[in-house]
Amino acid sequence: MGSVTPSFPVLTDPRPEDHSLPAFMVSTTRGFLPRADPIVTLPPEFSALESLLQRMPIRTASGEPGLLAQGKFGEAVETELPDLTEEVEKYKHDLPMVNALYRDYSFVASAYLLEPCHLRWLKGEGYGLGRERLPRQVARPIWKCAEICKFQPFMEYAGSYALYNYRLVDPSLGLSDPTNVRLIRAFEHGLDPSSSEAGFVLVHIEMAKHSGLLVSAALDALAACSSQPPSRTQLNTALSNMESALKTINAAMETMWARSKPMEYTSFRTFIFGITSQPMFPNGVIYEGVDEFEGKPQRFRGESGANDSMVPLVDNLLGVEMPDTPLTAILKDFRRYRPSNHREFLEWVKDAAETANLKKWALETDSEEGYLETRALWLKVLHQIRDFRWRHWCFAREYIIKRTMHPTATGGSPIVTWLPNQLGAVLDEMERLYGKFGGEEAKLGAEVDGIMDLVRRQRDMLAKEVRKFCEERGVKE
Ligand code: HEM
Repeated sequence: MGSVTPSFPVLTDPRPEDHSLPAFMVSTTRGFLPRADPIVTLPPEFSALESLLQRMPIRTASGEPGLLAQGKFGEAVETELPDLTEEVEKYKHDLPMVNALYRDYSFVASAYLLEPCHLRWLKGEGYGLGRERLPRQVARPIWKCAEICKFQPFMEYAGSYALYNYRLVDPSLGLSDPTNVRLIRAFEHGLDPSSSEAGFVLVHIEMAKHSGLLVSAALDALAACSSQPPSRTQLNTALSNMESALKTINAAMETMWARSKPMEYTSFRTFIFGITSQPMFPNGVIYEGVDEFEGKPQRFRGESGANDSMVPLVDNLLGVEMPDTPLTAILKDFRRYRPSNHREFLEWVKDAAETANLKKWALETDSEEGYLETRALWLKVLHQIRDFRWRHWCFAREYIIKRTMHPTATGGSPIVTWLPNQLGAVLDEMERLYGKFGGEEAKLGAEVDGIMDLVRRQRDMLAKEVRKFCEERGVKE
């Protein structure tokens, strides 16, 4: 064991009124959600942007077809939208407001670049090519917002599409009732809360709502290990809390099947692709008028739950070993697309767990009372991460792989092999640890033995499925 220094400033009060702080800062209450509910209404200077966004979706709030349905969005952006970069600059001290502007410009940018792909996809012709140039009235303000908020100048999962894209029908009810939550922006039918697009996004938010519990449990586990003397009782309580938080999060994830239909996903998905590792953008995209890019084409990953921080938090805390493969390099690259405070927190957790030797002390000490319970709880927490990643693989299979041969996911990872890379790593880690503890002889209880039986069966199943999909698509495993 070692000591955990320096500590990370996790907020216990998210200070929702404080606009001098970034919208996203980790807290024990709201976890990875923004400190305050997202800003919905833009300042009046941005009325042209607001007007475009309201008319943009395939089905607008009134139910009428919008500009994307008519293939007229690009033209509207080119003719109606002034360059409001200087107006953005005026709000640089109001970080949540700039975050809202970032969200809104990122919707415009993605809709503009991918509109031609959507139109071709509707005709059954595949995606073809996207637009190669982002006009200056979009490129400059999105770049400015991203610079101020420290995002990439392209749609991100937390800062834009998912976690900064909800509003409450009755603010006094908060997020407690899922029927109280609506999207602010949408591409397709998402302004209708019963649509698959809304369901897809809202389930992410419903899960992240519980992430404060995970953050607290992780901090408690680190504190247990670094206290003098270290406290195994406290560690076991923290692991048990982490397990129950993950169960709640996984239960929310399971509602995806009902709230977002597998056969409807591939249509709104067109708009959330990125501009790297995608055949629609072989040459990247030129951001017109952004001097810092010197006219060179830019490439950014698309929004993806891979930028959510809940699973990486547990991976980092428990030191889950990932294989040294190009696929794991993609996992690492995804880190760039998180709010900077999330990124720094995740790195701190990893360093703190390593410095404090958390894994070694927790799992290799067999002289302290409660060590068997620690081992069982550790495996049960991993079991929840396995459960998340297995369900997630089932999502990828049912929502994507069975419906399209497109080779890459929205974030630019290879669709058939990437998710199994991490799922396989968790299954391997569980097998390795269980074997090290002595397998069934370790007396970790019938529940753990049952979990490990499932792990072995799932590993076989996963290997067979991946092999089959790779053969069908001519992909190298
Ligand atoms: C219909 C539902 C979903 C589908 C089809 C889906 C699809 C995908 C795909 C294809 C990837 C690969 C990365 C990339 O985009 O290039 C991915 C990654 C990921 N997604 Fe999702 N996703 C879904 C729901 C969710 C939800 C609700 C969450 C909750 C936060 C989530 C969290 C993640 C995470 C953490 C990763 C990285 C996986 C890992 O580390 O092993 N996804 N998703």
